[in-house]
Amino acid sequence: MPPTVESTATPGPVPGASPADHAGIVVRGVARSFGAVRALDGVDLDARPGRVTALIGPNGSGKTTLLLVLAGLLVPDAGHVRVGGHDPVTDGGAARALTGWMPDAFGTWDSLTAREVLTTYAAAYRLPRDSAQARVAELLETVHLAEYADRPASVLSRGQKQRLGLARALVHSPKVLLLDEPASGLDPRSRVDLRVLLRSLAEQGCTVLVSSHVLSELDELVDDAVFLSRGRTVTPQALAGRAPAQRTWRLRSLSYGALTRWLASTGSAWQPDDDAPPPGSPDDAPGGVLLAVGGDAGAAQLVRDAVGAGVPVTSLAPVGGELEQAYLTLDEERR
Ligand SMILES: Nc1ncnc2c1ncn2[C@@H]1O[C@H](COP(=O)(O)OP(=O)(O)OP(=O)(O)O)[C@@H](O)[C@H]1O
Repeated sequence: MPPTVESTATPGPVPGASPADHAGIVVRGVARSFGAVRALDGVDLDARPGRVTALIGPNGSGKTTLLLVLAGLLVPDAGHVRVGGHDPVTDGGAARALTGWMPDAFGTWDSLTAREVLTTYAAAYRLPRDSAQARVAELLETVHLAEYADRPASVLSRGQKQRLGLARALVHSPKVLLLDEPASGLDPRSRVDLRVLLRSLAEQGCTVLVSSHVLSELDELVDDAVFLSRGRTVTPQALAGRAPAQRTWRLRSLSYGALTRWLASTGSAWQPDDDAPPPGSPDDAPGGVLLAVGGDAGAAQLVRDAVGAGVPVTSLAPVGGELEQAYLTLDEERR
């Protein structure tokens, strides 16, 4: 099912609303500046228990700043924040006790083993010693680091350190999970494992908020998506019910030669697809092109015209998933 989008048109309770709105994450009108830079400039967000919510935005749009505020590591200048019903500023201990936080880069103590790193965090969360050992062993299995349990963290690769960071965030079985670029550095199998794990945590009632630039993967994982642009929550055109004027589609044909000759005759702008046949290939070699099409009606017309002109069309599909297309319609650029 495609993710749904937090719309600024339905911001929910106003700032100052009851902290008991719901047991997930509630953010209303949050602002935070660093000197003259307004990193957060009025963010509204709901991430609900049992759902995986994506936090998406260009570089510098405020994702990490918002996650730091939610983790209780940064005090907002203004706004209303609740994590599991607690204010991370005034009720930080209670909020942190139920929050798991995975930063984008997880620093470890290199002289400790992976098991010792997790045991240290378990002690910090006051897990009883016996259950802590069992929990740590379980998590090392979950993130496929059992083999490295008793080796110093310094030997772990970047992806393995990421997985240790994930285990660290889960050590106290948090009800709310904040993950900043968790897939960064992970190999494809670990990314699949991560997706399965996050989905299963959500099914157990956890609130999962995850920031990532890997939109193709988020498409398959998330239930809801919140877009940030220049520190503000925005609703991208493509997901707000207003079709973007143009989006990129991939048109494939049994004969790349016939396809490109026909496009040239219509004066259309296009570019070769990744696996278009190299120059000098036989005329009937299959291949595809990328081109901008105005909405579904434009796509239907394109297929009619191409087939009518005798082009052996095999497929026409939008490029990228729904989140990627939505992201590309964001007005503001990265900063
Ligand atoms: N400690 C800081 N001091 C000064 N400016 C900061 C600080 N932290 C963040 N900023 C600025 O705030 C803005 C938002 O940064 P933030 O790291 O939250 O963005 P982001 O969306 O996480 O970006 P990226 O996708 O690159 O990780 C940026 O313009 C950044 O330069």
